[in-house]
This record gives sequence, C-alpha cells and structure tokens, in this order.
Amino acid sequence: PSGQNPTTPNTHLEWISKVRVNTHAVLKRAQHVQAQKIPKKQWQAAWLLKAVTCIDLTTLAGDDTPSNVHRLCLKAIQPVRHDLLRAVDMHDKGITTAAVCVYPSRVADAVKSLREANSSLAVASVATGFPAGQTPLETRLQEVRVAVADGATEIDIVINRMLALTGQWEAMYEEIRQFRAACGDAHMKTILAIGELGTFTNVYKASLVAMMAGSDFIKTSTGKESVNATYPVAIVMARAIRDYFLCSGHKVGFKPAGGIRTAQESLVWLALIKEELGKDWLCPTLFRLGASSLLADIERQIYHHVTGQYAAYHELPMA
Ligand SMILES: O=C[C@H](O)COP(=O)(O)O
Repeated sequence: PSGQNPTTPNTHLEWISKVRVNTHAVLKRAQHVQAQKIPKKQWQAAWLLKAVTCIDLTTLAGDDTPSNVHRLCLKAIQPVRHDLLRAVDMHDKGITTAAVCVYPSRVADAVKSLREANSSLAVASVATGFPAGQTPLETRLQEVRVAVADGATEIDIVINRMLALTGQWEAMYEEIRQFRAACGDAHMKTILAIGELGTFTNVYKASLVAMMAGSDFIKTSTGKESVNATYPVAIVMARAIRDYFLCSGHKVGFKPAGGIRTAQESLVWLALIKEELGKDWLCPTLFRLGASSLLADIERQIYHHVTGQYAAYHELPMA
C-alpha cells in the first residue's frame, strides 16, 4: 500500500560498518534545540493542538482492562474539551489523536470501542515480545500476526537488542524484514530501545538497519527502559532518517516515546523535528509522540490559554 517504506536489499548493509557518530556535535546540537524560545499565546495553542493530532495515546499496563481501554479510546476521539476547541475556533476541525496504542491482548477491545463510537481512528499494537523482545522469533512473529488479525493497523515492534549489541546487523535486518512481512498492510514502527543500545553509533546503525528492512517509522523507546526519549538520541535518529531519505527517496517517520509528560516538552519535540527534518515531517503520517500521560498537561495548557486560569483536576477528565 502507498506510504509503506519498501525493504532495501541487504547488500546495502555495508553502509553500516562505515558509520561513526560525532558525540560532541550531537550534544551541542541538542543543547541548541532545547535553548530555543518556545511559541507563546495563540501560537502556542496552535502548536499544542498540532501535538495532540500526533499523539499515539497509549496504555501499556499489566492492569489494562476493556473498560480503561474504552476510556482511552473515547479520550482519543475527543482529546480536548469541546468548549475549549470552540473558544479557539477549532471545534469543527475533527481534532483527534493519531492513534491509540495498546498491548496485543487489548487490540480487540480498542477496535470494538472505536467501532461502536463510529470512529476510524487507528489502533496500534506493540508486539514482538514488548518491551524486552526476549522471546523466540516464531512467538514474536505470531504476536504480530494475531494483532493484525484482531484489527491493529499499526504495529510497534521492538528490536532484538542482543543482535545490536553484538554487532549482528544482518541478522537484525533479517528479523525486522520478517516482522515487516508479518505486518501485511499494517504500518510498522520499529522501537530501538535506545536506552539499551550503548552508543550513538549503535543508535544510528540500528536506525539504518530498521529503515532498510522496511520500517515505516523508527521509535526511540518502549517507555519501560530506564532511559527513554532524549533529544540527543532524537537528533541521531533524525539524521539517519534524513540520510536514508537522501539515498532512497523514502520518508520514514519518527516517534519519540517514553517519559514525555509535559506540554512544554511536546513543543520542543515539534521544534526539533521542524529543524532537523523540515515541515514535511510535522504531520501524523511522519511524526508521532508516544505517550500515556502527556495529553492531560496539553489540555491543561489549552484550558489556561482560553480561560486565563489553571483547571482543577476534575474539570479535565483523562482516560
Ligand atoms: O509507546 C509509548 C510509550 O510506552 C509511552 O511511554 P510513557 O508511558 O512513558 O508515556
């Protein structure tokens, strides 16, 4: 289907061995991005609504049930209170989050809730032994197939960190290629778990391998590692996306995820993407924010913009 990034033959993997990332330059660039002024007033409200449309609204917890997944879906369909959207004249723009993201066992619940609400919002499922990826390959492949059969149209796979840490890039390419095939028409986001890859050079290499193997997005983290989405790592991944685009002509998306909780951070992420990849990437087809508890703060800031006051917690119900 259109929009899918095709697999690049593995003969191009020699590129990987030549890669070296300049750590100092990356850290300097990250500092520069973070030091930028963020937009204020109505411009800030507009950017925050843009961030909302890029959120993969996520619940990935052991105690997820059909009812909290149902609430998550309703929140994804109506992420900001109608009266607040009306106040900024955005009530008729169909603002929703980009997708909901759940564990494979909860996909059917999410699909049912969205269907009953007459919504065509995408359901993303994590898969392949999320978060550690330490299950047999056949089990990981089967998990992808089951999530797709249950109605997930986006699959967030995790890479096998063992293969990255031992430099088995070809084997990693081969696994991801098989996940791609198992996804069928579903879009595939590949989680690198950057907190466990050791070096920026490994992050860059893993990004390239994931893209060559056919990933539609590369994603920083599961949210379960001790280090998750960071700006320096994002710069390394964005450069890999840019280099891959220059070589192949294919635009691969980027999804920072894990520990993103404040409206302010979402603005920095949008600024980083605009600077590193350009405006084309500032849309849900090429940029997602994976987050379980970001939307509440964004809605609070929009409430403040509209009313001049901060909302009490009961005024903005969150899934
Ligand atoms: O993919 C999304 C992440 O798991 C969400 O992480 P978070 O719970 O830290 O926002």
